[in-house]
Amino acid sequence: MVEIDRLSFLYEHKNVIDNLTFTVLERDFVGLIGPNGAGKTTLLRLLVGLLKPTSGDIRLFGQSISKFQDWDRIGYVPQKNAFNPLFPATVREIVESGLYGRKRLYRKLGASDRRKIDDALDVMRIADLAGRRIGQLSGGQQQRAFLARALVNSPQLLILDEPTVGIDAETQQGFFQLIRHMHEHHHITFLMVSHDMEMMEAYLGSEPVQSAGKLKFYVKHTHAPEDCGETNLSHSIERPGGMREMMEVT
Ligand SMILES: Nc1ncnc2c1ncn2[C@@H]1O[C@H](COP(=O)(O)OP(=O)(O)OP(=O)(O)O)[C@@H](O)[C@H]1O
Repeated sequence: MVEIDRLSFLYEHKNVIDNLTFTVLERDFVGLIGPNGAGKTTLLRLLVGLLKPTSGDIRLFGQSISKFQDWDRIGYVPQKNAFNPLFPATVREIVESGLYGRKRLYRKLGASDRRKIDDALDVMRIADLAGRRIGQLSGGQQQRAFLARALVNSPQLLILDEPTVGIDAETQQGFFQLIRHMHEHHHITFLMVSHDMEMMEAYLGSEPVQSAGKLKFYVKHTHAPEDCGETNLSHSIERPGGMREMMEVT
């Protein structure tokens, strides 16, 4: 799903990513850990095309990132401090903006688009907050809104940058349960940066599968059952009971 091949990245003259090779398989859960300044956010920004490699290549779904267009297959939730809480958008508008894609700034929404937005709001249990300004919500509610935005296109790969920073322990636990459920039952592939070693170890084991500089990669591989035809969230949502199943864990 993601092949990182001898990737290097320099900010001005500072080498942040140095000759990194790493592969994410379909339905893996990859946890990325490292101290402040290790290059975690930089790596995620390279993977979603917001930064360009200095050298090396990234292949997404088998295609070089320089040609890759199919961004709907990837959901990205940036770090919380990447967002200005004074931005005057409602939760619904935030989720809706996930549908626009990279080229079209605005397009008229059809009934199926509205349904996708409603589904994503329901799955994250924030339908009642749809009309509220994002800046007026708690940290946990804001995270749910941004996760709903990332889910609105039923991505196959979710990339999350420290999704639980600033959230209380109980909400954090609920959030992990939810993404774990999405990984195990809805077959979404995850790449997540976190400082929460406890959660990482509980789900991904105590040994990193790879270290690169100060970055450590923890991985849980999942093997699809042979009869498994579903690979994304929309299939699960459309299936009767799928939504309820999703909500039971929140
Ligand atoms: N826009 C930028 N211009 C120059 N240097 C930058 C820029 N953004 C980040 N850096 C530097 O690149 C290095 C890696 O930063 P990055 O944000 O990727 O680290 P991180 O591992 O995500 O850290 P944290 O855990 O604090 O979020 C740091 O030394 C940082 O100062």
